[in-house]
Amino acid sequence: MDLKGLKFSKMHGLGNDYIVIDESEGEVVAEDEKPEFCQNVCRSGFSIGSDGVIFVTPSSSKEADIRFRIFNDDGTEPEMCGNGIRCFSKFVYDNKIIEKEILKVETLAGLKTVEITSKNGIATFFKVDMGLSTFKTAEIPIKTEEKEFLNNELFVDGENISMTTVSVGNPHAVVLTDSVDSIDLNRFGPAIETHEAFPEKINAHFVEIISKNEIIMLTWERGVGYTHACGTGATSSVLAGYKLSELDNNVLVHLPGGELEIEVYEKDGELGAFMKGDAELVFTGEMV
Ligand SMILES: N[C@H](CCC[C@H](N)C(=O)O)C(=O)O
Repeated sequence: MDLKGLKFSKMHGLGNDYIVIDESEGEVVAEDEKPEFCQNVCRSGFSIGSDGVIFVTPSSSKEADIRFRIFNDDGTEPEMCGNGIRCFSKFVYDNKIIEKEILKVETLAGLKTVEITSKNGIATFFKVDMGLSTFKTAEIPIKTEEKEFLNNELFVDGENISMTTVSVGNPHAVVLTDSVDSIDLNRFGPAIETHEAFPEKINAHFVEIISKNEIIMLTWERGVGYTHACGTGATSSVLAGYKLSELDNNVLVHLPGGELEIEVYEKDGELGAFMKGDAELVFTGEMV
């Protein structure tokens, strides 16, 4: 795979970083080479280094302005990424690919609406409608007789762990804890991520409730491992807490890389959420 001359932008949302490739005017990386390409360029020490890769591509949907694709650093393509869609939206706005303050984005998790706040033509803050979630176990998916998995126990690496599973397009397991400092993330993160109960694996989050409007959380991401932040994970953790009546609908989420604000809403008997936060451009580059 000849990468010479390939242009990219390196961006992050709360330290959850992505390499952004502009394919809005045509394919840059061949479809069948994308997984291996992503594994290669995400390798820190040997290449650019990143949690994943984002591709900006045209949308065939009449409802959408543009299409968002994301790959984890293991080369898998998940349905959605909260920090990533903020980076993506900033890239699309700042580079005048779509000059709109309200962006309609096609994703594998459906159409997402992004409200962009800008200053002097540069996007600085984003309010993303993450859409409706589901707690139905068949839709997570998780192998269980339960219809929903709400603070139910799963036997994980020799211990019974209570967790709540929810999908916001991608799957999440939320474990409430008295103290995130007590969590052995490197043990229970991968043990939950790859547990046989989750046929598509799962993102794992450990959440300490400070108040009904504030939490601290740690994340172990499906297909990546530890990240400084997870936008869909923060959204899922608040939705799980709200579902369990442990949280109100407006919650400040403290992640190792920074803060996100999550606002839960109810629609058609389901729970949805807005995610609010920033995104940064660190550098642009070209492969040699
Ligand atoms: N690793 C996740 C995708 C990235 C999610 C995360 N970076 C975010 O900000 O939502 C998965 O396989 O579902």
